[in-house]
Amino acid sequence: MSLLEVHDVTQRFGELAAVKHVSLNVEDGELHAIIGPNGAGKTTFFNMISGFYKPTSGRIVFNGSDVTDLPPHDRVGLGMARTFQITEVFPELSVRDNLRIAVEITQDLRMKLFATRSQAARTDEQVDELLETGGLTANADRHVGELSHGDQRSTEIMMALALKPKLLLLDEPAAGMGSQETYDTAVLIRKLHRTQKLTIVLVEHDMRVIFNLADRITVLTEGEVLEVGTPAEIAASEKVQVAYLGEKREGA
Ligand SMILES: Nc1ncnc2c1ncn2[C@@H]1O[C@H](COP(=O)(O)OP(=O)(O)OP(=O)(O)O)[C@@H](O)[C@H]1O
Repeated sequence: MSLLEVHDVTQRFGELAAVKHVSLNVEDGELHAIIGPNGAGKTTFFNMISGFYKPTSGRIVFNGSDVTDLPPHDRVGLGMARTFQITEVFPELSVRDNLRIAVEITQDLRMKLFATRSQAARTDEQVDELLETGGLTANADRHVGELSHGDQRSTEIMMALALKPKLLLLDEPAAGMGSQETYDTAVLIRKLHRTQKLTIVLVEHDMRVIFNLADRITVLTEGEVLEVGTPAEIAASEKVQVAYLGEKREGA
């Protein structure tokens, strides 16, 4: 059984079919990237996986449960966490406080007036671990809004990780970043994938990130699957070169 099974999903917006009969399997521990030219349907497809859009037809099965009709927060409860193209953090709070909020949500402590001393200690420990893993310890007490774009994205990724997901969905993690920040973000994603054996699905425009990180890649064009394969298979695919990389080269 794959961790994520997408069966023949279609998403219509009125007359337009943004995603047409797309299927995808993501295995436990896999890092699967979704690429494609502008307007290919990547974001729409991603929104169906995370529950922001309900497919017009087709089914989505996560960890053995049919989640097609579940809203995003119920999918989070089953172990799916996502980040957004535009970083979603509380910019006026410190990195530590952002992470604390995420950890407390997971521990279901936000609604309780008092945490016991051992609960508070466990929260502190988890926050420290997340800071360490995300390379954020030195900036722990700074407001997130003051940090570099890359560190803000790391904070957001670590907030998603605080939810202890089985599947992490990353929507263009390198969007709007310079080369060094893109590299740092890719290193963090690789670390989470390799050391924590996290299953990751990511949509990304930056080909360096994709080809360095992905175990397998799905290429979408005009709402349909053009090709699925390893980075080497995708790089060698003539269809992909014409539809996507060819377009990139011309535009470069
Ligand atoms: N909410 C919506 N209502 C109507 N049309 C939409 C909606 N969202 C997306 N579309 C259309 O669906 C198609 C696919 O869009 P989508 O954003 O999924 O592509 P994408 O591959 O993510 O593109 P990009 O790389 O530019 O972000 C486009 O033609 C887009 O205009």
